[in-house]
Amino acid sequence: MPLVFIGPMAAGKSKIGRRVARGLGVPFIDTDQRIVAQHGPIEQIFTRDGEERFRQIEREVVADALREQAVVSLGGGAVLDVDTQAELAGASVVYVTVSAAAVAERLAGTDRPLVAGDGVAAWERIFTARRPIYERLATLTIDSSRTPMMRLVDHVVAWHKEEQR
Ligand SMILES: Nc1ncnc2c1ncn2[C@@H]1O[C@H](COP(=O)(O)OP(=O)(O)O)[C@@H](O)[C@H]1O
Ligand SMILES: O=C(O)C1=C[C@@H](OP(=O)(O)O)[C@@H](O)[C@H](O)C1
Ligand SMILES: [Mg+2]
Repeated sequence: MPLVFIGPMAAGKSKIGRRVARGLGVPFIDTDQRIVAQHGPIEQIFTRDGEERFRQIEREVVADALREQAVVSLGGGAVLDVDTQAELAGASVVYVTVSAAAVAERLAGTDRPLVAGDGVAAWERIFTARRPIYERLATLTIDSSRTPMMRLVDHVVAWHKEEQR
């Protein structure tokens, strides 16, 4: 069963997940990277085919990734899929949260299509709608707003090792 990172856009799922995988000595999968490798840039999928198509592709990539023995970082909206929700129930799920204040500068110049229009306002709206899902699925919650990335990484690695004993 993989160790999975969930949470809102720009919380740090991809960056923290990659370093946790290195710390644990297991493979790392970023589902957005796989989507891009197979279908091209995410903005392009959104504008050319629409969000619904993106979610279909995402679901296929996520389903494959969750069968692997790896650390898996999902895109922020992947948990909207009910099959993904079912697969994550009972898994090791790290929820990375972040404040709107801290995320503001991380969104500057972002290519994430869902926040391309009105930045932090859109980010907050989307996060508020999804927060109950993140909270329900989480087995560990970390906040990246003020804590240096490597401290979070060390914490998750130690937690996971303890959990597996
Ligand atoms: N403490 C922190 N933990 C994780 N990421 C951070 C932190 N502080 C700043 N960042 C920055 O946040 C940005 C978003 O990270 P990313 O991993 O792409 O997020 P996500 O995959 O959740 O969308 C990166 O530019 C990263 O360097
Ligand atoms: O929250 C979302 O719906 C999305 C989050 C993005 O991933 P990150 O959470 O890694 O930024 C990416 O999958 C896509 O832009 C849609
Ligand atoms: Mg990411």
